[in-house]
Order: sequence, then C-alpha cells, then structure tokens
Amino acid sequence: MKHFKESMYKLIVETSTNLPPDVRAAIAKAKARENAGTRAALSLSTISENIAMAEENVSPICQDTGLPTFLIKTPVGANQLEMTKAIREAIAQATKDGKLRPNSVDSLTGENSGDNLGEGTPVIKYEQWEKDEIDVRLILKGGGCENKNIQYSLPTELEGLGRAGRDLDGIRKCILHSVYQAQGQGCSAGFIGVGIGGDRATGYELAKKQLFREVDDVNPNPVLAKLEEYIMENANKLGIGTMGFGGETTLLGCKIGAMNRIPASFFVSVAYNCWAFRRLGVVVDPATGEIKRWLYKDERPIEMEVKQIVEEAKTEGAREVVLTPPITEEQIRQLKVGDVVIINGSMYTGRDAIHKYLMDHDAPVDLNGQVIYHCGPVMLKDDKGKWQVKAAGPTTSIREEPYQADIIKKFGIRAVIGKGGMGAKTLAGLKEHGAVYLNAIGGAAQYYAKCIKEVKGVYFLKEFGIPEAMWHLEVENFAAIVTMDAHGNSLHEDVEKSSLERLAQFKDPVFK
Ligand SMILES: O=C(O)C[C@H](O)C(=O)O
Ligand code: SF4
Repeated sequence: MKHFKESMYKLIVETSTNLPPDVRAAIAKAKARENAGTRAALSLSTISENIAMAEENVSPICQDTGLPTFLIKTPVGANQLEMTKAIREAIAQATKDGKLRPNSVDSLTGENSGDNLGEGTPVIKYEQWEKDEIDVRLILKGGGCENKNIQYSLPTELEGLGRAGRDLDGIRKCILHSVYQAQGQGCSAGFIGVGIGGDRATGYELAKKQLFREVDDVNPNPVLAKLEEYIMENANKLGIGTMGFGGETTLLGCKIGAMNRIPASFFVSVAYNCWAFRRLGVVVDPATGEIKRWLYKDERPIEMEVKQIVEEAKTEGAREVVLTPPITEEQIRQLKVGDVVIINGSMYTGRDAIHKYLMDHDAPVDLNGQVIYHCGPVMLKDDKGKWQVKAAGPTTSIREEPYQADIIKKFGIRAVIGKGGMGAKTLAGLKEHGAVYLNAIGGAAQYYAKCIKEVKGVYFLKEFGIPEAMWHLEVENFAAIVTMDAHGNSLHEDVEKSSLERLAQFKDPVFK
C-alpha cells in the first residue's frame, strides 16, 4: 500500500477541480433548454466557463470544497487504520496546496484547524466486500447546498401541496416541495438524493448515498424509477431556474432509495447538491495502493458543447452599468432589477463572522460607499509572501439577513454581492439607505478569481481564519446582476411567489 496516500491525493485534487462527465453532460443539456440571452442561459454559460477554467488551472471549481466524504469498499482484512491515516495526510497536503479550502471549524470556539482535519472531518465510511480491490469514492459537498437538505416526517402539511400522507403520493409531494424550498440558494440547478424510510440519521445517510449514483442510471426498482422520472419532469416546471433567476431547468438529477422503517416513523430525507457536484472515485490495487482505474469517468462527447456555450456567453441584452467604489447614493438609485453591474476597484469580503462582529464593533476600514462581497475564498501565500486568490465565488447571503440592513446603515455600504438573495428586512434596508443587492453566480469561483487583480490587505485572519477573514480585493470587470434594488423590487421574492403558485398545480394525487 506504498502508493495509497499518493492515490488519495490524486483523487482529492481531481474531485475538487474536474467535474465528472455525467455532471457536465447534465449541465450542457440544461443549457440547451434555455433560451439564448436569458439570465438562466447567461448563468449556465458562466458555470460552463468556470468548469473549463477549473480543469485548466487545476484549481477548485468552487471555493467551498465542502466536507470531504469518502465511501470505501475494501477486501476483508484490509488495514483500515492505515488507510485512514493516509487519507488524512492527503487531505492536509491538498489543503496546503490550495486544492481544498481549510474548512474544518471547531463548533464551540470557532477556530479553523487550518488543514481540514478535526473531530468528524473528513468523513470516512468503510464497507467490506468479497472482491480483491479497494473502491474509494469521494464527494465534496459544499455548505450552501447542505443547508438546503430537508427531512419530512409523514404525515405532514406542505405549503402549496396540502396534506402529504404516508404513501407514495405523500413521498412525491415531499420531494417536489424539497426542490421548491431550496429555491436558488443551494446553487441551483441541483441534484437531489432521496432516502425513504430509516430513522433520522440513516434516512439522510441513504439520501446521500444516492448521490454516488450516476446521473443517468436507471433505478432497478420500477416504482422508484417511475417516481424519479416524474420528479425530473415536473420539478423542472417550477420555474426557479439556475441560481433562482427563473428558467427552464431547476433540477439536474433525482435519485431515490428506500429502506424499511419502524411503524411509528416515516421519514423522507432529501440531500440537495449544487450544480458543482464534485463526485469521483478510483479502484485501487490493495497490494501497491496504486490507482487501477477511475470511476465516473466515461468518455462523452461533450467538450464541443462546453466550448460552444462559452462562445454564446455574451448574448444578454441587459443594461450594463460600470461602478467604481466609492459609489454614490445617486448611482445606486438609478439601478433596477435585471441590470448587470460591472465593478472596478475595491471590494471587501465579509461573511458570517464579520457580519456578527460588525454589529457591535467598528470596521477596520472606512466602508462608506463601498462594496461588501459575501465570499470565503481559497487563498495561498506565494514565495514572496503575497496572497494569491485560488478560488473566490459568492456564499449564500441569507445567513446574513439578521445583520445586513443594520450594517448597511451603520457603515454606509452601497452594494452587497452574494448569491441566493436576501429577505424582507434587507430589502427594506436597501430602499431606506440607498443600496443594492447584486447576485453573482454561485460556484463560479475560478471565473471570479480571475477578476481579482490584487489582494490589498486582510483583516481578522488570525481571529476568524481564511474563509471568514475580511479580504480587501482589487477587482476588474467583476460582473453581477441586480436582483434586489433600492426601490423595493426583488427578483427572489418574485420567483419564490411564482414558484409557489406553480407548485400548487401538483396538489392532486398522482400515485394512488
Ligand atoms: O462557504 C462557501 O464559500 C459557500 C457555501 O458553499 C454556500 O453555498 O453558501
Ligand atoms: S457556493 Fe454553491 S456551488 Fe459552491 S459549494 Fe456552495 S452551494 Fe455548492
């Protein structure tokens, strides 16, 4: 097993930087369904470009490299302790090399371990089998989509759909609802794994296991195969679309598994995965630890499609407005939902720790007229001690909802960039104080990293760690869409409302 650690390192880097062919094909198919020039088509073009860039740069597709989760099958008698040790070393090395973001945070102290190792991270699960080879599969599932996982306990009442009973039709309603409630916040279009039955823990485990299936396999259970087909067809009628901007594709894959339950419990558990569905595997020789073959890596003729998509990218007919901070209130009041804003100059990252901190402390810099970017980047110091941006897409903004309006007011911030939209309190704050919310494309971490020309400084790095620190960035041509303006309009509110109306069309029983 001399080469096992090296094989695991290769698997981690490849999973973080190179999306598997089945996922790419699903995204290319989605793009083909959208009308050219729409926001959805533009977003999918950016996503496709980002996928190609990540592969070329051997850098993370998305800055959130998630919770590494390994599923391993070993021959009877394989030394699992030795394998775990090698995996942990490979994880630490990949983190040091900027292929993974340091993502392991002490839940009590908030301290980031810095190397992705800690109590419960990474997750490694072993099973034994009769074959004389080791099968290692890895998923890097980010936090934004993980937060959109949902578990239903039947019977239940669902908004838009009414009563969901303890039968196949109740299950159908839960799954449709799970896609609706995620809106664009888990970086739609997404993939879902569904677990029917079990207890609360094994139900979610079964749901996550479904994510290891190939996107276009057919469920061996004909009842579940029919349900998967139904969900794929109808969830895409909800109109939530890529990033929640509206559009034809909301769901890219649906895989359902079932297990027994005990009489009193009936759970339907849904694991939501963003479009940046990083899942790969290898078959390893148990004697040498070398990779014998890759899994999920069939050859598909999709490269052409990706290139073609990139060429089409500039078809959007929206108004483009260039802004250079500090931005004035007058400039902001002229913007409206749908405008594309191009930022040149300074912006500051700020996410959960910074927002909480700024509520009752001063900012380390003058934020008047400035732009806050909800982003936890992957950063590496080069030989000269200068910070380099390895990946820098937006994080889910709704987590800052309790703070955002107050912080805009307190510091005179004019624009907030993030993804997934924000709520009523922020919308009112934008109107009152003259600010806008700009939606960047979630997961497009290479695309945005390229717009960052320089890291001008960093605050609170020691206190909060790399993802949560406040990074002062110099950007050029950083594009984002106004989805909440200073006049009380919110695209997110509109899409949520219309998708709820559309959800209601699935109220009547289908599976009796
Ligand atoms: O933590 C992040 O960078 C992003 C997160 O995955 C999210 O989707 O909000
Ligand atoms: S930012 Fe979006 S694409 Fe990246 S991990 Fe989070 S949900 Fe996935």
